[in-house]
Amino acid sequence: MYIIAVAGTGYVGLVAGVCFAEIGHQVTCVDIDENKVNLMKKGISPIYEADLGDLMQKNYAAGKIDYTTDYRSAYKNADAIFIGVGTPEQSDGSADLSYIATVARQIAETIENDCLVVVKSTVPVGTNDKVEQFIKDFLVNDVKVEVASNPEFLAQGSAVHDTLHAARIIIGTESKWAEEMLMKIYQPFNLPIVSVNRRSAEMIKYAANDFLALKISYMNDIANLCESVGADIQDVARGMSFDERIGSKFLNAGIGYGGSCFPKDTKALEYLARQDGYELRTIKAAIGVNKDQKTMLYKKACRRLITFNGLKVAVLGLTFKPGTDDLREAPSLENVPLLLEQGADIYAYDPVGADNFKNKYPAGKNSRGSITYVDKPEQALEGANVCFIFTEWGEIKAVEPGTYKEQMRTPLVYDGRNIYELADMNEAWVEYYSIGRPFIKTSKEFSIAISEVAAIKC
Ligand SMILES: NC(=O)c1ccc[n+]([C@@H]2O[C@H](COP(=O)([O-])OP(=O)(O)OC[C@H]3O[C@@H](n4cnc5c(N)ncnc54)[C@H](O)[C@@H]3O)[C@@H](O)[C@H]2O)c1
Ligand SMILES: O=c1ccn([C@@H]2O[C@H](COP(=O)(O)OP(=O)(O)O[C@H]3O[C@H](CO)[C@@H](O)[C@H](O)[C@H]3O)[C@@H](O)[C@H]2O)c(=O)[nH]1
Repeated sequence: MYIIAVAGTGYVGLVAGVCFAEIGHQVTCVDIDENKVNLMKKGISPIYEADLGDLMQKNYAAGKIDYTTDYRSAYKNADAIFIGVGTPEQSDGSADLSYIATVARQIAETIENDCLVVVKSTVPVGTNDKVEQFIKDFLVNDVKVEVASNPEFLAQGSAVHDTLHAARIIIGTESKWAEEMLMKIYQPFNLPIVSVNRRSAEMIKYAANDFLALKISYMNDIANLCESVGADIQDVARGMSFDERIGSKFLNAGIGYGGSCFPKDTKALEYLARQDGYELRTIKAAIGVNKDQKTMLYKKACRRLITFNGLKVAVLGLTFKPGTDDLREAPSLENVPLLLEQGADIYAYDPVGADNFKNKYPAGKNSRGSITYVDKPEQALEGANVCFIFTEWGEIKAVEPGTYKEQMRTPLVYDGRNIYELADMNEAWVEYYSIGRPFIKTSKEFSIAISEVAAIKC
């Protein structure tokens, strides 16, 4: 059992802290946000993550985890301090390392024992060399301190499961002491451990994330070509997936990748390469494709409708993916303002993300349009002229094709997640546009009727 402190209780820090407690370590989680700390002490998770609340309550009741804003008490006698604070994107694409630097300084000024500092946050290659030097420069007491890299690979929505059943744990160290200690900390997880040097560990994180982002952008690129040549990306992806060298995961074409990681980590690696005089052409291409993909459906709808002014627009799904209330880089954030500027009256549904969205776009009049939040997809669809699907929540996938025809005034559906079979929507008399699939025209008379209603509303 080790005494562990964790700096930052976001998706990475809190989940790591709780899982360390669960496998037997003594953990104190530190955050600067007092509201968060008060919530956590009551056993309430400040983030929406499956299973997290239960594990927090269980381990807090057992005295294996505590939460505090007082970093001094948490750091001074810790065997290891894990850093999980944010490294957000700056306007030039580089990673903002100021949160890491603050924690490093706090550690240097408080530790009273030998201590291993472990950086879980995603940081540019070479950062941890500087973090170690920085801590040593500011060290107050005569203790041994070393920095290790231990990048995190959990995905939001399945963070606890991904931590307890990780495909691998990457540890990047520069000494036997650090390597052995991290091995012992992780031993109870009983998971494969890949031990490399510090810079390689930092690079593994970016290379893995950017590879996945590249895979998605590649599929989106092919999807767009499929549309113009009359192929179906769903069938193409299925055909590709049988090849074990390609695999079946992350082949879903859609409205572009979002979230707190892929967009920022692609830009950060591209920036890092540029600083070094190297042009990372593959990642640049992935970033470019993703940028265009986010508004692809909106542009398609603009060509069909001319304007959204005065139209009732149903928006199904606001978060960047299902299973989370996180809106960071969500396609909804790109498209909703465009619709509002055009004067659309939006009726938005999301099972968990609506409250966060309301903070950015309060209900009521907004720009030239308006936004209303509803509790059920059917309420958003009632009397709507157009529907956009941005997130593939189970509750949205459960809407039957026939419901669009029944509820909407003009059943025009733009699906950014390809959740329906073309034939089912066609049979239900829905004019259905998706990503990378041929558009099946419903009967001519029906199509004209929709144009007329849309034209009248415009
Ligand atoms: N979110 C993910 O799914 C994920 C997965 C893998 C890696 N990462 C990486 O992990 C890092 C953290 O991401 P996140 O999404 O968990 O961040 P987050 O923004 O959700 O949480 C960061 C937390 O750190 C706290 N904090 C800031 N300064 C602090 C300080 N001095 N002391 C203590 N706490 C402080 C903030 O109040 C906040 O609660 C980033 O580098 C990210 O790229 C994220
Ligand atoms: O086939 C796919 C798979 C995903 N996505 C999109 O890609 C984004 C990211 O999805 P996902 O990877 O499931 O979520 P994250 O929580 O952002 O997790 C990623 O980013 C984390 C932060 O670095 C890493 O730890 C994880 O391993 C990595 O999967 C989302 O917008 C998805 O809609 C697609 O468009 N098509």
